[in-house]
Amino acid sequence: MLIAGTDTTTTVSEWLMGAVMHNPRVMAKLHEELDSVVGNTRMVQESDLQKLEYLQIVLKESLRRYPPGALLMPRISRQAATVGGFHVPKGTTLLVNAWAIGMDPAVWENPTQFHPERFLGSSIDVKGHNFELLPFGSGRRKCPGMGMGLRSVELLVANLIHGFNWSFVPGTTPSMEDVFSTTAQLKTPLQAMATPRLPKEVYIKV
Ligand code: HEM
Repeated sequence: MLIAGTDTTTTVSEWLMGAVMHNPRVMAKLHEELDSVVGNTRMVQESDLQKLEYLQIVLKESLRRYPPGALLMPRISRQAATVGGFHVPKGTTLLVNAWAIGMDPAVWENPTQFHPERFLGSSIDVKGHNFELLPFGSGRRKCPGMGMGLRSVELLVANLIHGFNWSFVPGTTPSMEDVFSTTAQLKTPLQAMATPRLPKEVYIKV
């Protein structure tokens, strides 16, 4: 439970920050939204999150492009079935590759591109009802910590982005290449420098 809840939340936050730092246009739009919804006199509170609509689609795009649980938990077929032309005998162990579904060009236009606006006007969410996007799995064994995970990541990254301008550490080679461990991790951990962007009283209050 501890690993499922902490490793995933920090990993999603690291992937999202890396993706946004590689996309200054997206970072600028997030700053614009945070300045308008939260203003520059305080940090972000949980009650602000539902108003941060651009942040919500940035998180969806990050979970599509960089799901930490690339492979869902194994399932066993309770009866024989034919799926996509393949015969699956009863009792087969099945692994669903959520990463590959999120990167399928038959489902997603330009899947390698990080483009949050693809979710504008789309009803696809991450809750396991839309099989195009399964970062929390689906069905009875889907992630029971989804609500907490989403809120934790949103609050953390909203405050990091609202409170600071971010740049890569000079001399490092930032990359979004992944490596698979218990979760899909950045091969080179993100190294970033933060510069305050709000009046200093805001940080003293925290
Ligand atoms: C953004 C953060 C998170 C992501 C992306 C995530 C993702 C996942 C995924 C993909 C699964 C497998 C679901 C399936 O096979 O259908 C899972 C299972 C699980 N997650 Fe999460 N998770 C997150 C946060 C959390 C948190 C905060 C908790 C607990 C506080 C948690 C607890 C669990 C547990 C206990 C399972 C196993 C459920 C079972 O086998 O029945 N997760 N998670």
